[in-house]
Amino acid sequence: MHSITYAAVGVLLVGVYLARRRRTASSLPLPPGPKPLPLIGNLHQAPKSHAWRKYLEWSKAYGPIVHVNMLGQSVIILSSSQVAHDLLAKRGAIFSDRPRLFLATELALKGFNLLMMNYTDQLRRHQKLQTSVLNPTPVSFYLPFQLLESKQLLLDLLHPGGGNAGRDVHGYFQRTVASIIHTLLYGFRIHSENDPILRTVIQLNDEFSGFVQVGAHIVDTFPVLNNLPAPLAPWKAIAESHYQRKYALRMENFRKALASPGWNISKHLKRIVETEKVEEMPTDELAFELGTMIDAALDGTTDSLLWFIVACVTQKHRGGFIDKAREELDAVVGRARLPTLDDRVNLPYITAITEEVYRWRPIAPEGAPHLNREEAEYEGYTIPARSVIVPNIWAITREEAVFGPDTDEFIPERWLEDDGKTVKSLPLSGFGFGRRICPGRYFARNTIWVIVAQVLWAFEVSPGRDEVTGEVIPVDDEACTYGLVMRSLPFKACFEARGKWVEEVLGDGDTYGEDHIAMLDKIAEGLASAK
Ligand code: HEM
Repeated sequence: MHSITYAAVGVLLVGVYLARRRRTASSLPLPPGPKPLPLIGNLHQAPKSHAWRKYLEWSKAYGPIVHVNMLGQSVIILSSSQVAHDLLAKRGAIFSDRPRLFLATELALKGFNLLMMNYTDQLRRHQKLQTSVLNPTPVSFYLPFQLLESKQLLLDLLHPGGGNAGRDVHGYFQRTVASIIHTLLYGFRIHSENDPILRTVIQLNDEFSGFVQVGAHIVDTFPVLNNLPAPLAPWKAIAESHYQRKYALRMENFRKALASPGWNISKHLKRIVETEKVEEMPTDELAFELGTMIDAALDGTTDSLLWFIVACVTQKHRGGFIDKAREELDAVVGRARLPTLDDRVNLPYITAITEEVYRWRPIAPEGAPHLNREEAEYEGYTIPARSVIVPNIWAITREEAVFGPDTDEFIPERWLEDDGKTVKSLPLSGFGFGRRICPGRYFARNTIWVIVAQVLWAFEVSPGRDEVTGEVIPVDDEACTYGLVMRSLPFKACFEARGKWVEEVLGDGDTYGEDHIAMLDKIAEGLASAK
């Protein structure tokens, strides 16, 4: 590099450092952490990928609250449920903003920054809309769609195309979840895993998941770079293209939903905005509200289900959890009908399996970052104002003091009391914390419970086989993507009906002849009667 360039970089580093350097009123020390270097702090130690693994190491070395300095920017990593609860929930008034991640916040979401928005009146308006359709009562009316699409999933798995060596499983589960949410939110079902709307959502989600990574993008570290002209700032074009495609998809789906016959969540929320006059909400902002729900619901729910299948094909020899689940299902449900949500109280082992999925493979292992708007003191340490707060869910779900030994193993029993019937109320973290806790958690839990129970009721699940040699293709239970969301890498699995009764109960054909519009109108009736 030319000496002038070195000098320019040096000046830039000093400038950024001075602008961000810690200014606290407190005389208390910062939380412990790896030793920083002058100016750059811990930048050189920032993990490039799968950061949650490094954060777990740091928590073992320095404790449940770790401070790292990224060029003067404080990052606080929380690695126990107690600490996360104390700060993010109990002190939610201070700890509920989001950091300004340029690529995601400023460029890819522009004014419609719902997931990454600070905790403002505008966000509270959106939360009000979300809870009006995602709280336990409205969610209880959505069950017919979870059952319908779960049945379609079982039919698809029963008659897979392309022989019996197994197929990549991602598409089956993506279609299922996508169809549930697109029907409820927009009034149309998704018939195929190759549906162009579904493929676009998945592509946009994958891009966005990569944008929301603390420390991964140079423009987040040096926001000043955003002033560079477009050819020198390639992320601008990437984010602009992301935004344009997202905008077009969301507006088109919203338009379709309003034009579609029957009730749907788009119409429901539009009516609330118009009649309750909470405050003006432009149409595109409302369309982005619906799109945010679609994105969050698709990734979180599908990826949890995929990890459940990974557990089925990799862990069953260790804990024998599938056999135990079957015993419970056969005793309570029998073989003449599918399990449904009404069976939940009598099927604690199935609930323990779903809890263990959220713990074993939390789909957002680094959580979604929070930010504290004011300086705070905690356990003898100071947390500087505007620190980036990373809830290290990966470490939190591995706390042996809370979950018992062998936390890397899939052991549903850890969720049951000694009587084997009562589900323990252990601290939950997979859905986030405090005022930013996932508003879709009741809906997601119902969807996942129904599908897990029905898949276990219907199938022997085993790893896929090589089509030529017939040899089993082992599945790596740690192979995953890196981003906001941790998704299993593609893998093959075989689903064989457990017996003749499965086909008898499921019947022939498919479910696409069902009158889903009449079913949606029933939801409207249910909601009206629940008022
Ligand atoms: C198993 C499935 C799911 C998991 C594990 C999950 C997890 C999460 C997590 C960890 C957060 C961040 C919380 C925080 O900042 O502390 C979040 C936020 C969010 N989730 Fe979920 N989620 C799931 C399903 C859903 C569903 C089904 C919906 C909607 C229908 C949804 C809508 C949202 C929204 C809108 C936010 C943003 C909340 C905010 O920033 O204030 N999620 N979710």
